[in-house]
Amino acid sequence: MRDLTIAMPKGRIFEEAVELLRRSGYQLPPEFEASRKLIIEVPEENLRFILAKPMDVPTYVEHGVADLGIAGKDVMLEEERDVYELLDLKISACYLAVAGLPGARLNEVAPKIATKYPNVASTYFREQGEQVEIIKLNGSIELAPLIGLADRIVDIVSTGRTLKENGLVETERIVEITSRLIVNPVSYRMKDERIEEMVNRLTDVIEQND
Ligand SMILES: Nc1ncnc2c1ncn2[C@@H]1O[C@H](COP(=O)(O)OP(=O)(O)OP(=O)(O)O)[C@@H](O)[C@H]1O
Ligand SMILES: O=P(O)(O)OC[C@H]1O[C@H](OP(=O)(O)OP(=O)(O)O)[C@H](O)[C@@H]1O
Repeated sequence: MRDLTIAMPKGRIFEEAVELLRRSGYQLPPEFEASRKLIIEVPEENLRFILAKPMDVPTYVEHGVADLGIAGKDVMLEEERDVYELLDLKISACYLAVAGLPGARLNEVAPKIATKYPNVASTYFREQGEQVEIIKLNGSIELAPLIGLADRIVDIVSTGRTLKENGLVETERIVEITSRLIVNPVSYRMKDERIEEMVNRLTDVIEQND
């Protein structure tokens, strides 16, 4: 049986993704989560996992060094990589939203928008017919309006706690996010049977969850 290489996102999606794979019948060793290794071989399952930054997962899959990957829809929209989306895994749900300080003036000319998602934000405001200046940040996005770096932000909201505790309010909801199973187009052709099997097994578990 041919090996499959799967690019896994380190961080908050990881545990849910591992649980989903285990429930789909893949025997992943207990040390899987605890390890600091970036390549984990699971020969019993003919699987190899690489552990990447969430934003980089589609890059590994596009270049074919991973056959499959798990990536948030936010990452897919931002990165626009040449990969296929096979399945909505329905894990790590959150959404992208616009937020700002309450009562902030909305009629400013070219307001500044701080975000980790410059492509998603540019597309969104272009579609709204609004001219904005995008400021790319790598984290702590909610800080930007508080300190005067930006007028508004585009960021992930999950519980809403970060916005609330920083006195920010959501003004527009852009898109709902869940994690996706993605595939390299060549792998999809060459390893179709194994990939189809994984998709079927995952689909059964996802449907049970619904
Ligand atoms: N509350 C949340 N905040 C951010 N991302 C979330 C949240 N809930 C689910 N997600 C999903 O998790 C992914 C981000 O995971 P994580 O926060 O571990 O990575 P990261 O933001 O790249 O982390 P890092 O701080 O290491 O840069 C997102 O792409 C999104 O799909
Ligand atoms: O609605 P909530 O449940 O509060 O979650 C949303 C927050 O979580 C994420 O930040 P993260 O913890 O990844 O830190 P970061 O700012 O360093 O990206 C995201 O960027 C928001 O700030």
